[in-house]
Amino acid sequence: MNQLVVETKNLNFSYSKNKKDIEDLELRVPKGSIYGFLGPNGSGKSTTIRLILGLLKKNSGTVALFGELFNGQSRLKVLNKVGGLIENPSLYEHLNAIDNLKISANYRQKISSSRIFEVLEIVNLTNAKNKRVKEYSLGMKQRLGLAISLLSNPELIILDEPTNGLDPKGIIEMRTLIKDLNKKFGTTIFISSHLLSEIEKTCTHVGIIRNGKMLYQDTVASLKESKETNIKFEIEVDKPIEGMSVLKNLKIENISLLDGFIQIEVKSKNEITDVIDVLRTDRINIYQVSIKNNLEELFLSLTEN
Ligand SMILES: Nc1ncnc2c1ncn2[C@@H]1O[C@H](COP(=O)(O)OP(=O)(O)OP(=O)(O)O)[C@@H](O)[C@H]1O
Repeated sequence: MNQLVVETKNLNFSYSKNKKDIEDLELRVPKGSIYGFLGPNGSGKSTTIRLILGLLKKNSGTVALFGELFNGQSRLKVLNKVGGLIENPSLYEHLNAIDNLKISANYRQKISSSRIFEVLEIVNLTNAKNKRVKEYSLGMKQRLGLAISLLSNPELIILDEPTNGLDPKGIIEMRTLIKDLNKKFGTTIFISSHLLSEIEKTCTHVGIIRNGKMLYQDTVASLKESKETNIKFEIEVDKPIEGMSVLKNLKIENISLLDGFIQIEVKSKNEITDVIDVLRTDRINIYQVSIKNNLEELFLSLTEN
């Protein structure tokens, strides 16, 4: 999984002069992954997707798709390998699924009529293929939108909040479909979402964005591990060596000195107070305490409630 299907470097973008909407974004989507792009509302997910697809012009930085820098020359070639569902699909409501697919197939090159029936099967709409789209549920419309983007057999599919507005049954169907596409056809899938639980259930990789900046990027397995591990923090004091020997009494397992800063790992936030109390009792001055890996607050902003 070392090949990157999407890679951005130092990507910057602003809608207006006085605010950076995307800042130095380094996105890395491995081939064959289901990559969850997670962030609260307004964090910059849709903007990033538009930048990746060349629908917005970046201020600086690079975007590479399938290892090729995305520019005027490579744009069409590269976009042929990408399918997307980035807004509610525009469908002809008075027509059935087959006719909607035929119209979309006509806009593209070399799509066989058998492919229309294949994609209907993939998204589980074969039984509803003759029904008019206006009789479809939102979930069925989303799946038809996905079927349209599958017509050209894309290697990468980009889905912007694909489960938004769906009922629980629709959410499960979309989740299953995404996993199947990835497993059966090896399609790399990039999904944006504001829900951590959704990403944890569906994705192999995750990137967390807030205020246009990437805060965390790794596998979902590592993310789960990070959530459970201890809190790492560092303290700046006036007398670090004395500080270290005083703290030995607290029997903290992970403690070290780095560049004059005391590095500590504890199991709960309360232990930070204990550390401060012990140092102050011994008249050691504390200049700053900074938490290094606390994802807790970040996760809270990404949960349903
Ligand atoms: N067309 C626009 N003009 C000006 N500012 C915009 C525009 N679209 C988005 N923004 C701003 O850019 C920032 C990122 O928005 P964006 O829509 O990319 O976030 P998002 O993570 O996709 O959120 P949501 O899930 O709510 O769509 C926000 O501050 C938003 O207000």
